[in-house]
Amino acid sequence: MTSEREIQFRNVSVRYAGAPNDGWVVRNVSLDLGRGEFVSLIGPSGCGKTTLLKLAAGMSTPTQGSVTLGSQPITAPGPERGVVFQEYGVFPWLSVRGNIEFGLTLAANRRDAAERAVIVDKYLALMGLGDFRDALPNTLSGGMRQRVALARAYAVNPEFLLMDEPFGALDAQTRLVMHDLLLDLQRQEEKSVLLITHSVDEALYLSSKIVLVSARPARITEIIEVPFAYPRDESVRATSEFVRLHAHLRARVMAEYAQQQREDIANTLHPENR
Ligand SMILES: Nc1ncnc2c1ncn2[C@@H]1O[C@H](COP(=O)(O)OP(=O)(O)OP(=O)(O)O)[C@@H](O)[C@H]1O
Repeated sequence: MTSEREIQFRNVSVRYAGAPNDGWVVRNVSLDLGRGEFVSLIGPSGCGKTTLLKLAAGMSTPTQGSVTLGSQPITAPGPERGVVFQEYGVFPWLSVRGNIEFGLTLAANRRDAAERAVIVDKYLALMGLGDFRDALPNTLSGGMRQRVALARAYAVNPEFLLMDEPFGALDAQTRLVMHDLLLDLQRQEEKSVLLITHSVDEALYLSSKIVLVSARPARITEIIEVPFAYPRDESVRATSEFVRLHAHLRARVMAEYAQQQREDIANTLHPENR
């Protein structure tokens, strides 16, 4: 296992029986997630972003093309790829501590009790959850639950972090705080990150690269190298380059969202043309 591995999508297409567009939800996507990159995918609801993330996670395989990790096809989940979803990211029956150490009790990343305690304490501190170590998730706020989900993903020290709208259910202010927390974590333990988001601000603030995804079937319409150096803080949002890129991205994204909405309405009114 080298530390320079990339996840590579090459000419990837995915077809699901019964899905619109004759079943094609992803069309000919080629994309690299390189070491230390922070790549955001942004595109309309239902366009196929989660499908792409699941391919990288090994939860499904492409109909055409290849998804590889260090030139090996990805065919199953693996400990080097941590996944964080918007919901269901934590086990409700386990305490905060139990959730964070969960992955460390599984065969792929097993650590003994003393090692687990050190790792859990480290992430309880980093995430500001020390006072809640014995709490059950349903007694926590949404932001705290997502911090637990992030801690659980980081605890097993994956090379890659695959996140599907991890902050989508949070209020706007909590979301901003989570952005800075994630940037802090990245500064301390850099991962290669694939993030799905609907937020232009979130993509611009966090990413090194933004991939614009079209209305279904998902195709890449533009890749933007984000020009802001890390570490970043709030002040970047006030720069003229941030404002310019935000307006550009917003216009592109809105056009694709409108297109997807037109197609979804047309498919509903005329299912025979799907
Ligand atoms: N297992 C499946 N079988 C059939 N169709 C599916 C399956 N999974 C997803 N789809 C369809 O594929 C399309 C893309 O779904 P996907 O979840 O990848 O979109 P998304 O861009 O992540 O959406 P959102 O932003 O709303 O989360 C949708 O039309 C969805 O209904």
